[in-house]
Amino acid sequence: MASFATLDALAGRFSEARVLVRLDLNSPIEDGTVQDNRRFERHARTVSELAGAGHRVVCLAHQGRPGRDDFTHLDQHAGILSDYLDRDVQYVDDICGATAIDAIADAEPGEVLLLDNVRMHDDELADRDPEAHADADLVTTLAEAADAYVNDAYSAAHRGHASLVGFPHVLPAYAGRVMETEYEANSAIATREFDGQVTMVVGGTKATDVIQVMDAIGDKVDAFCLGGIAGELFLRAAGHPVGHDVGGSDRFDEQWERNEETIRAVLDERGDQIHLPLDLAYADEYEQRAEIALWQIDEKSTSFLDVGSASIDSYRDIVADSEAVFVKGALGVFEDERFADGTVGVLEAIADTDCFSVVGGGDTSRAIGMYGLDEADFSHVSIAGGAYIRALTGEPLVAVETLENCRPKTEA
Ligand SMILES: Nc1ncnc2c1ncn2[C@@H]1O[C@H](COP(=O)(O)OP(=O)(O)O)[C@@H](O)[C@H]1O
Ligand SMILES: O=C(OP(=O)(O)O)[C@H](O)COP(=O)(O)O
Repeated sequence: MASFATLDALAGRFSEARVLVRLDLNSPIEDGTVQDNRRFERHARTVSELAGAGHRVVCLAHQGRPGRDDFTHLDQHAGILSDYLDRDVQYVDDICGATAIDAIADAEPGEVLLLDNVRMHDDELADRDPEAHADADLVTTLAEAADAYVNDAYSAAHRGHASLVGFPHVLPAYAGRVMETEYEANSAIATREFDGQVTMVVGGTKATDVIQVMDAIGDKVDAFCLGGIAGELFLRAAGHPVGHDVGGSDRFDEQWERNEETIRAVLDERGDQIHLPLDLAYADEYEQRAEIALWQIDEKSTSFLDVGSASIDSYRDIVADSEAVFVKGALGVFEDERFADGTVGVLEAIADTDCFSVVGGGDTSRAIGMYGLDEADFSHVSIAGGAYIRALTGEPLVAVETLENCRPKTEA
């Protein structure tokens, strides 16, 4: 259990307050258009609860990083957020200047404002510790204009940026509903004791990340079911002629070089816990899905894009016997229907059981909506990437620690 104060405590202390709420609306941008995603819908619940209670809600968020194409203003974000609320979101083209401060002062009960991309202010990304961030202009100016601070940005909580760690030192600070639920579910592998089998489904393209997780939490997990790039790299370590770059791909060799030692050590130490694909799928000469058993592969000349049917059956059985399942990364290129069987098959198996389940990773969790699965059949579908990985390994998140350390005195 986290020891931060939540919106329940805020509700008992404030009415019609000016509440600064840090959201994580960081989203993919395609051709200049912000793509709607789970983050808007989830954060809308926190905003709606606060606005519905009559507070004046001032949202702070970031988009992209300076110097990158996705570093933009938040006017489109305000539009998408208001689609999920039963009220307008007023976009304020300022962060903590006179325009922002006046808008905050003028806000009526129940009104929702979204300030501009907080990373456009130099204080946000300055390399300072939380106490020094609390003294910076960005934080002191906005804190002066507000009564309370809510951090709902769990998916950015591994960042020690001003808007994430400065305010709890100068305002009564609370965790929003997204922060609360993400923290609870994603930390479960590190904090909960499960009676039965704990399984982790590992795949995707970011093999380096997931291999580090496997190395760190091997003691807590009974079975790892592998697919995606990590699956092939483990097969390569086990002596199979897969997991090499072919036909212009650049996903394997570099990650192999970086992780070979860890992969071999994990296989050596935890071979019994690790389930590798028994077969793999690829596009044949007619562009149809075809499968090949591992023992039939004698050279790597094909790009494999999914695990095969025998692997899926075996992973489904493992999931069915599990008390808890954590998913990080897709087992195949599920965006292409021909290669969705592995990812969808395992997700269906999880949905069919009543095990505790967490599905993480922005890309992987998209498969749930794409293939008509019901989010309600999973204990939690995370909207976090980097923060989810850190939570799985039990690594602290600096913004969560700050909320816990700065718990408002009256709620201590
Ligand atoms: N064999 C594979 N070859 C190429 N891409 C793969 C393969 N298996 C899975 N993927 C890709 O992995 C992506 C999801 O993994 P990743 O980006 O690491 O995770 P996250 O869900 O954390 O964003 C999917 O978009 C899927 O297409
Ligand atoms: O989208 C985010 O993280 P994620 O890509 O790990 O899910 C957060 O908004 C953090 O963004 P950052 O990685 O630019 O600090």
